[in-house]
Amino acid sequence: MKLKFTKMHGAGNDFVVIDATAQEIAFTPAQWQRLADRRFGVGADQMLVVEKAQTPGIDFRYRIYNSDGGEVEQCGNGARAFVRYVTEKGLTAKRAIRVETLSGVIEPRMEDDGGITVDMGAPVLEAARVPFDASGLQGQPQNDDTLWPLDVNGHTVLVSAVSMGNPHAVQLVDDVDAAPVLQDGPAIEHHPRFPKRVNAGFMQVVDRHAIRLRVFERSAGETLACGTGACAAVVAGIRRGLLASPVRVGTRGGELSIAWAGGNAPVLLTGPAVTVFDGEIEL
Ligand SMILES: N[C@@H](CCC[C@H](N)C(=O)O)C(=O)O
Repeated sequence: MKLKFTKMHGAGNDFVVIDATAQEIAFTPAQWQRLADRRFGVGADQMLVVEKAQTPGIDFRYRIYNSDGGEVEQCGNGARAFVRYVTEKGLTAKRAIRVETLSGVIEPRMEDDGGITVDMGAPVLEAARVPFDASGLQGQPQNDDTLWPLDVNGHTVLVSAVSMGNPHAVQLVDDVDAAPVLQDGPAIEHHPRFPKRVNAGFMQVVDRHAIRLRVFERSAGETLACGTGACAAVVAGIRRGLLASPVRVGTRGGELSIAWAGGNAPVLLTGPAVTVFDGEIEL
């Protein structure tokens, strides 16, 4: 079959976006992998599928596939690309839409200045089940019961376990450029502590309103930016008393902005969403 698609990105986290509002899309993992392949396909970190909503009061359903072909719960940068897509393709005239995802409803809106903000819902912080002694871990604040010690490649790292619908393990580093993202990222992703695997975030605090972040994404490897990873990192930093909302998040692909009032307040993610080209591929 010939498949029409749109290539998009949000701060360099790139997507193949497909309109399934008028046709059913049911690809095998191998077909998703082919689409995502940067040599034999279009190339993408994630594939995003726009579907009609299943629930009254909701505008669309949004499905997300990682580059390995597995469906996942949430994607923050993808949510902004989603809004730009449905707006540019004339699928809605609304500026604020309600979108159902595998992990619940999110509410993205197009701002007057062309930026897109997504209400990602409240974070879920997972408390460590086993008390631990962090006294040997220099410079690590201990006022957060969501910190987990993990043995990774022969050393211990402390991660905050934060769900933004999808799972994240965020650690503090002194310098993101020197952080062992490619060495420790896969080991954290597959750590037995996380049965559904996890996105591994490496956060450098610049000041109370700015961080630098790299994320080794579950099933996609290191991406140039991760929207839910940015939300999780800022939530973890605020919880640990290191950050105050709003926070600018510098990634290798661009800048995101995160606001969170704490507790059960929703996390607001703002950033760019860019259409690169429209295309067609034989699958
Ligand atoms: N890039 C995304 C997250 C995509 C899903 C993630 N790899 C997972 O498996 O949970 C974002 O911008 O949030």
